[in-house]
Amino acid sequence: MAKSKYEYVKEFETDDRMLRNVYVLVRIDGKGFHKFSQTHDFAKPNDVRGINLMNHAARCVMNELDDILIAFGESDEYSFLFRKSTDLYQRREAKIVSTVVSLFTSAYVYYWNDYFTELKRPLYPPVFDGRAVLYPSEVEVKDYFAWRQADTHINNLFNTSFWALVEEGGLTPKAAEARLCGTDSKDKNEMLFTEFNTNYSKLPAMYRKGSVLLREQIPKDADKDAIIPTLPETLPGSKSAKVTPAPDTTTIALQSGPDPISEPVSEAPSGHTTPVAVASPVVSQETVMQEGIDSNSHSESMKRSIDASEAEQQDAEGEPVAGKEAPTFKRMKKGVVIDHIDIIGEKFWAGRGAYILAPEKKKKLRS
Ligand SMILES: Nc1nc2c(ncn2[C@@H]2O[C@H](COP(=O)(O)OP(=O)(O)OP(=O)(O)O)[C@@H](O)[C@H]2O)c(=O)[nH]1
Ligand SMILES: [Mg+2]
Repeated sequence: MAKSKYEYVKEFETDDRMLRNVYVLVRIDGKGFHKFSQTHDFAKPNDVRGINLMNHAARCVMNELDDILIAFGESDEYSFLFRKSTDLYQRREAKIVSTVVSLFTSAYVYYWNDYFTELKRPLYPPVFDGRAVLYPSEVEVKDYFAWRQADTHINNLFNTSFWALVEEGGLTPKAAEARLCGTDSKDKNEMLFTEFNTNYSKLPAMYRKGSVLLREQIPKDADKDAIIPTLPETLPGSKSAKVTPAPDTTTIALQSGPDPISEPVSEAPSGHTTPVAVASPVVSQETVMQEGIDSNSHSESMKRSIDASEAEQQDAEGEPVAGKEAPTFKRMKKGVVIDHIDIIGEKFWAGRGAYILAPEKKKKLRS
């Protein structure tokens, strides 16, 4: 067929196919969410509705794009890691990034009212930007996710302390900022404990650790797009972190624990607040203290998917479960689960995250 005389304009398009055989990381971030969260009266420092909505939108992206191995979300951002051999859109950067951003944003608006039930739709259209970064090896991938989770920890501890000083302590925002200036994480933990009777390490993991989306087994009858249930400990007014009676200093030291994340002595907020949540019928449970930002949690679907021999020995919290009905894979399917666990350190990458960095089968690449 003869080409039209206009067709030459196509030659102006650039080839933006990304390097092969490296990890592709796409990060999206809300534009002006400082204002967006204020306009929509988000709870401070964490709004569970906003976090669940972010998680729902991210799960839509993972359900649509099979090559995403893991996603991590905090505040108004989400990171998606594509497998090294992905051939999605022939690895064209603009196509991949714009698809992720577009799907995430439309899902955010589409599911808005399921979380912000009193408001039919957002008061104005939210905007997210996106970028792709290439990482050559497992080392950078692990460090990338460690970086984002460390950021979650630092920002959430700062924001929790800041809003405690303002809302419970009656300080002006300026005075609260001055009070926190030059403090490290131990100082903030101690201040929350002694002045506000709050044990930071007992605050919902969803706020402290961000949200991790993994590909795991979920019950066969689970709706992969189900509305994410609100974790009881995240309900407004939940007193899960409040401590009674007032502790002595030895207890504080023990409960605050060493901070695994190396932070600057004087922390400055980078402007972020936080997020986290669940896949279909997933319930997070805190368990082992690990690596400073502490515990590990397991989803319900994860617990159901451990094989029978493992299940006989221990359940997700390390308790013997002899006598419990052994789960079968017949009733399970591959799905996306949302959890709030430590992804800093080898424990995650050698355990639930092992599939992410496992060597891929050689696949013929398109020429
Ligand atoms: N109150 C509240 N605010 C939130 C929550 N999640 C995110 N935010 C707000 O969103 C901001 C996200 O940080 P940034 O991405 O650095 O700020 P931004 O205004 O989006 O700026 P740009 O990304 O540069 O456009 C935080 O600083 C908070 O103000 C939440 O759960 N509650
Ligand atoms: Mg932003």
